[in-house]
Amino acid sequence: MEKPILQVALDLLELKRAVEIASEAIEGGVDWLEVGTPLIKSEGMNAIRELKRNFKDRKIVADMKTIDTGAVEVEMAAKSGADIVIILGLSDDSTVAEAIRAAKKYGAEIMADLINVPDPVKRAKELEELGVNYINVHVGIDQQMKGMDPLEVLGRVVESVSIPVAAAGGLDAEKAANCVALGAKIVIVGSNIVKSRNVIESARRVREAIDRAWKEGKKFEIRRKKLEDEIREILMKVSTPNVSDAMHRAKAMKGIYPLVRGKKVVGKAVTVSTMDGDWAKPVEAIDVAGEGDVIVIKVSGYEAAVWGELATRSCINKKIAGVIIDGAVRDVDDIRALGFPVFAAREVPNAGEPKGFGEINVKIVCGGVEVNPGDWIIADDNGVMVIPKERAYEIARRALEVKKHEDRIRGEIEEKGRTLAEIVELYKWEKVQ
Ligand SMILES: O=C([C@H](O)CO)[C@H](O)[C@H](O)COP(=O)(O)O
Repeated sequence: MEKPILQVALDLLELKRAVEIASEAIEGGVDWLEVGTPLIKSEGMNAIRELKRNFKDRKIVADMKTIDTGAVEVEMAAKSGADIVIILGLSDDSTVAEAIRAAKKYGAEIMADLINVPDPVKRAKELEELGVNYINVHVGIDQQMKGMDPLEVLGRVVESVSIPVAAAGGLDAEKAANCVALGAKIVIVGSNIVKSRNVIESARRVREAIDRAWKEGKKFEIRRKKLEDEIREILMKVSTPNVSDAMHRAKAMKGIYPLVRGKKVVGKAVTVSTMDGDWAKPVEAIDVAGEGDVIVIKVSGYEAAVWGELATRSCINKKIAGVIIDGAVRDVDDIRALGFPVFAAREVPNAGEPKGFGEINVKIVCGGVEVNPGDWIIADDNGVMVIPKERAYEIARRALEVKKHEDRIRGEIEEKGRTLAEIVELYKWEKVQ
């Protein structure tokens, strides 16, 4: 039995960087080089040519994601140097047949990608019968952000066909090893190698993990955390700018500032709506909130404080993650000394009366941003971002991708002395007028 193949998906926009990263990935133990769809869309067939020219001893896989005109697209890729062309399993059988004919004519092979296929096992069998050379069990990047995983269906596909099966979609070293345990012969890794600051090391980690799984006949094991813990863990790793970018540059709360600098807050919102100076509901919210929650308060004015030192001390006792107030706060020196993260719009010495107007856990608009009970709050020195609870996992994952992308660029700036414009080819991507 042969060792599993490690294929790196060069999902970049810049060809020069792709060549550089490919060579680092090879040093880390990668076998095959995939010219990713974004790279093909950005640079055309030239990307395939360049990679073939630079890495003659490697199989070049062109992720064309062909869904129509199978012959033309496979011919283009194969003539440019692709050894394997990826087409979509969703394509009509006639497109698959045409792709296979063209591949045979130009000495290439076909890998069929099962992304979005409603019945992957059934389609994998059909594709094998049609004559494709490889099946790729693939969960796309947008699908990964919703929590989908190729491991869910991989084992059943492997059992249903006799051609080699590849696996792709958000794989890291641990998941890659699980893919091998489930019978994948090719493991495709993109982001976790390509966006890494140390490509050689990341590729090596995956290489070692899959080789170990193959040698030791590793059993498949899954360790999935509770969704809420996973969201919190991811959000603790990212910043509010990462989250804003992940939400298409969504706006932060306006006019709300940290009393204590250098603190990060992550948690689910317990919302409060109250009148200017009426601190009853804000303080009662401390009893409603659980460990790790964030109290978010909308006040109708900014003249009298609804929050102060004693409320802050109660929050610390209950292990509440932080407090955000679109209103006034007092005892700021004590709060600073306690080091508890309070974000507020204004600082005043005077408090109001606990009259008990307002409500807890209702929809509010805080700092100009809508907050519903249970929405996720992330706050740091840059500001306060609100993530709607329905999209919390997805946004957290996307923010992590933003961070990984930036880490890689940061590395190129620091270690290779490049400028940001140079790295991302900024001029090329300016909007054409
Ligand atoms: O095919 C891919 C995706 O559709 C973008 O073109 C990726 O190459 C594939 O998903 C592997 O990348 P990661 O999911 O980042 O490991």
